[in-house]
Amino acid sequence: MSEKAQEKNSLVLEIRNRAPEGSRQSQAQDGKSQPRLNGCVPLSHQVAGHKYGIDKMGILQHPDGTVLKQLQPPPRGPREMDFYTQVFGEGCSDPLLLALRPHLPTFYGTWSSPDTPNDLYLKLEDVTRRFSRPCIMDVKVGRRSYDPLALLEKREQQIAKYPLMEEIGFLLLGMRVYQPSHDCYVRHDQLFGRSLVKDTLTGGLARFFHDGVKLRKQTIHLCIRKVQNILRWFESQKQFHFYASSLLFVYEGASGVHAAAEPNNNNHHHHHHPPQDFSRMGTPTKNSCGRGGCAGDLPESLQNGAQTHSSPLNLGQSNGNGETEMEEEEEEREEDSGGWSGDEGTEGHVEVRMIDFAHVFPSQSPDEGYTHGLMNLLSTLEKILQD
Ligand SMILES: Nc1ncnc2c1ncn2[C@@H]1O[C@H](COP(=O)(O)OP(=O)(O)OP(=O)(O)O)[C@@H](O)[C@H]1O
Ligand SMILES: O=P(O)(O)O[C@@H]1[C@H](O)[C@H](O)[C@@H](OP(=O)(O)O)[C@H](OP(=O)(O)O)[C@H]1O
Repeated sequence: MSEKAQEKNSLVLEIRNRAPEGSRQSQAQDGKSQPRLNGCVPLSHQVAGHKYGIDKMGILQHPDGTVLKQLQPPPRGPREMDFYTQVFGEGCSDPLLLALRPHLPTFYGTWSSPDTPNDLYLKLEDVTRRFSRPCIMDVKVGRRSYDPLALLEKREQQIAKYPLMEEIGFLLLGMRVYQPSHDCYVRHDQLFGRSLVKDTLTGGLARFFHDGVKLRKQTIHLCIRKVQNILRWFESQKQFHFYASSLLFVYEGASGVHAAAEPNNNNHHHHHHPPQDFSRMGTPTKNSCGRGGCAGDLPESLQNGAQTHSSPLNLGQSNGNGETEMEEEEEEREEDSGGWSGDEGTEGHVEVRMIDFAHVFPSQSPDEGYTHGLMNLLSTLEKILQD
């Protein structure tokens, strides 16, 4: 593995508690970045993609609860911005684009820090924001993860990363899954996704829906429904081709009361301890979870594709906030719950949104590559339910 890839996969990004709007937490989180980035901090719950502080660019979270995606160098950044602008432009009346809106994070225009006005960011809805313990998965969709203008070297680089992409039509880039029984997150990174072959794909994807004790079947049903809606949009259009674009899956990992009482909180101090966030690389021990046994709990059926690549991460150490402050935040969150019940059976339990539009191209034919990926993703989800 290259040094760059190793660095990306080592999860050195410090995970922090998320900041409710206007809270003191956001200011306390990152004293260094605050003057330059106006209180914005690296996105704590990012599961894939360029990461702030590791790559040259990355994604931030704004204290107002939106996420800021740094504009990539041309042509990617401007292409992504143009696409969001087309879809969310005030004057947009194209029924196809209007029908696409619900499947994307809402776009709020561009943002820049007063200190560096030329560094542009896309200001986007944080799809995970309303969840208390968001389980998040990024899946790259399409048979090709390079666009028609890509040079040979780029094509070869992308194909080499996952030669099965052409056949499977999707690639799991990363996930984090909350396990209530241990109050911890399990993470898998892109090397886990790349290790999945046809026989292990279903088991690999199933990990996203496993709570440590059982499979969250209702959540899978809801995800299937949302992916079907996106597929319907693709079947209705010939205007665009999407390359290297992703679906972001999010569902509530907490159950009942906790989900309702603690929205917008990734690393919340449940009983004054944040959920532990660790992953399955190496030999996770009881200590890595803090409550014992989290790592070894998966049933054998989900040990498929068990060549895992992740690293332990202890949220408790990275937080640095005092207990009193946490209690205050807890109250703020309770006020902010908006009545969301967190019931696994309800529609609002799940989000599936399209993200990453750096390689969207105009076209005059159906997007066969993306559609193939969606259909295979749907059959893999169905298969999880059957197995
Ligand atoms: N609107 C959003 N809400 C919540 N999280 C998001 C949002 N957009 C992106 N993310 C997080 O950031 C990650 C990377 O996003 P994205 O794919 O847009 O970045 P990228 O740097 O272009 O990725 P790549 O390196 O694959 O091109 C996602 O996996 C997700 O965890
Ligand atoms: O997952 P990895 O190993 O980090 O690889 C990156 C990933 O495939 C990105 O999707 C890609 O950006 P695009 O989707 O925009 O092509 C990036 O290309 P880059 O190296 O040219 O930035 C790759 O490095």
